[in-house]
Amino acid sequence: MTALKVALKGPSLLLNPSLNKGSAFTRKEREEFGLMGLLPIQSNSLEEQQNRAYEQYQNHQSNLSLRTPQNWVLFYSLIIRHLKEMFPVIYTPTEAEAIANFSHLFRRPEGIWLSPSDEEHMEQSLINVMDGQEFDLVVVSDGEAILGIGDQGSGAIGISSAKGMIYTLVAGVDPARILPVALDVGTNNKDLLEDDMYLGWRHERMRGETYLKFVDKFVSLIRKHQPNALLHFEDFGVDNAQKLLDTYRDEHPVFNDDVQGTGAVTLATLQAALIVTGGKLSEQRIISFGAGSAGLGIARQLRDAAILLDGVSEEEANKLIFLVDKHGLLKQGISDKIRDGIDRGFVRKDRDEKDIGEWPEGENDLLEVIKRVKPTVLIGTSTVAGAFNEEIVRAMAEGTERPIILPLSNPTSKCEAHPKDLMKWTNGKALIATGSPYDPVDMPGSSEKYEVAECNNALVYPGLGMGAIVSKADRVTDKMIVAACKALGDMSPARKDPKKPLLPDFEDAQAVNMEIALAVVKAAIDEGISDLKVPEEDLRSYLEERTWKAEYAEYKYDPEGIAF
Ligand SMILES: NC(=O)c1ccc[n+]([C@@H]2O[C@H](COP(=O)([O-])OP(=O)(O)OC[C@H]3O[C@@H](n4cnc5c(N)ncnc54)[C@H](O)[C@@H]3O)[C@@H](O)[C@H]2O)c1
Ligand SMILES: O=C(O)C[C@H](O)C(=O)O
Ligand SMILES: [Mn+2]
Repeated sequence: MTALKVALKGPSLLLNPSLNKGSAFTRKEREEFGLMGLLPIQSNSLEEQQNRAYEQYQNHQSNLSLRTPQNWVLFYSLIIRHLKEMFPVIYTPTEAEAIANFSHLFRRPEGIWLSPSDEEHMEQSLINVMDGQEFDLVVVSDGEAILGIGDQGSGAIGISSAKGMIYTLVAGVDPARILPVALDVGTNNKDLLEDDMYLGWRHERMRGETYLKFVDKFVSLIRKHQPNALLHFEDFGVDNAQKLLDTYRDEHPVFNDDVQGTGAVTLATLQAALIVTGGKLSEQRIISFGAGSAGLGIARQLRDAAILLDGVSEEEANKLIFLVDKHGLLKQGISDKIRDGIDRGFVRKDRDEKDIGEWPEGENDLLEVIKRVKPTVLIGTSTVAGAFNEEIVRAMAEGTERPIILPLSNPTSKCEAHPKDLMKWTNGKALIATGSPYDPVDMPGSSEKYEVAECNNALVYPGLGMGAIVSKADRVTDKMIVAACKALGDMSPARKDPKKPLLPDFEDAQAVNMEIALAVVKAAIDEGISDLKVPEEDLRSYLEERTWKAEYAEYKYDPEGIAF
C-alpha cells in the first residue's frame, strides 16, 4: 500500500477528523508527525479502538454523544460494524431529539451557517469553509420542516449533517467532500426564540421574494465555487420545497429528498406489495394522508409510474390518488382551502365517477373518505401521531382483502400508527412499512413475526446521489430516479416470499445502494447526460474504486501533501 502524503503535524493533525487516527497512530508516524507525548504510549488497531468506542457508547447516558466525531475512520467503521443498532441513533428517530436540542448540546461546529443578517459575508463564509477544496455533495436545509417536528431554525445543520453521514455510511461518499449547510433564515418556533441559549438568528422566518433571493444567492455561489457538486435539499417547508426544485433542476444537479427520495422509496415499496396482492398500480385506490412535500412527492411519483408502466392517461392516473389533508379530501368544494402549488389534477370533483358518487358538502374527513373510496393503499405523511386509529383501519380492512398501510411520518412519536396495532386491527392481513424503524410484530393467526420494512428515503437517496456524483451528470433526471426505484424494488424480499418485508433491511443498505448507484450511472449514460466513457462491464469496479472506505492509510509527511 502506498503511503498517503499528509502535510499536517502535531495538534492540528489530531484535531482534523478526516486525518486523525488518535491512538492508532503508529510509533513511526508519531515520530514523523510531531505526535510524541501527545498520545498515551500504547498504539491501537482500528478494531481495538472500535471496542473502546463501543464500550463508551454503551455506557454513556445519552447516545447523542456519537455526533460530531473527532476521527472519521473510527466513527464510520464503528457504525458499519453495528449498522442496524446505531443507524437509528445517528439518524431517524434519535436525530430529531438532537436537532430539537441543538443549542443546548452544541459543542463544536460542523458545516456552515448562512444567515441574511450576514448576507454580505455569504461568499467569504463559503470560501472560509471550503478552504480551496472541491466538494462532491452539498446538503442544505433551511430548517422549516425538520422531519415531523417542524421549524428548528439553525438546528437545521443537524439534518444536513445526518443526511451527509448516511451518504458516507451507505454509499461511500467521502466525508471530506460533503458540505452540510444550514440556511439560518430565522425561525417561527417560539420556544427557540424565547430560549436564552438559542444559537440562531433571532428573527421571524424570512418569506417571499427576499427569501427566494437569499436562496438564489446561495445556489449561485455553489454553482460558482462547486460547479460539479450535487445539491441536496432537505426539510424545506412545503411552500418552498417543490418551488426550489422546479427553479433549479434544469440548471444544476439538484435533488429534493422529501419530494423525490420519498416518492422513490414509496413507489418501490408499493410495487413490492403489489406483487404480494397481485394487482397493478393502475388498479389501486390510494389515499395519501398529508399533502405536504412528501405526500405530494409520493402522489406525483405514483401517478408518473402508472402512466409509464401501465400506460394509463394522466387524467386516469391522477384519479388513482385521493389526497387528504387538514381540511379533509382535496376536492373542488373546498377549493379556497387548497394550497397553491398542489397539482389541480389531484383535486377531486364534487361528484366523482364510478361508485364513489357525490361527496357530501364541506370537509370530508379521512374516515368518510375511506368508507367511500375503499382504498387498497393508505399512506401517511401527515405528522399526526395515531391518525390511523382502530376505526379507520378496521374500516379500510372491510373494503379490501390485503390493506397496504404505510405510516411514514417521522420520528416515531409522529407515526400515524404502530405496526402491531395495524396487524391486530386487520387480523394479520396488512402489508406494512413505516418511516422509522420498528421491531418485528406479532401476526395474528401465525406463530411467525412480521418484519416491518422501513420505508425511509435513506434506503434510496445515498445510492441515487452517489450515482449522480460518479456519473458527473449535470442534472438529476426523472429517469435516474426511476432507475433507482426499480433497482430498489427488484431487491425486495417480499417478491420472493410474501411473508417477508416489503423492502430490504437497513443491515443490507450498503449492498443495496451499490446496485442503486450502478443503475443510476447507467441511466445517466443512456440518457446522454453523463460523459463517462467507461464500458458497461467496468462500471461496477469504477464505482467501487470511488467508494470511500472507513480504513486507515499509512501516512508519510510531505509539506505538499493533504491538509484537510
Ligand atoms: N419515511 C420517509 O422517508 C419520509 C420522507 C419525508 C417525510 N417524511 C415524514 O412525513 C411527514 C411530513 O413531512 P413533509 O416534509 O411532507 O412535511 P410538510 O409540512 O410538507 O407536510 C405535512 C402535511 O400534513 C398536513 N397535515 C397537518 N396536520 C394534518 C391533519 N390533522 N390531517 C391531515 N393532514 C395534516 C399539512 O397540512 C401538510 O400538508 C413528516 O413526519 C416527515 O418526517 C417521511
Ligand atoms: O429524515 C428522515 O428520516 C426521512 C425524511 O427525510 C423525513 O423528513 O422524515
Ligand atoms: Mn426529510
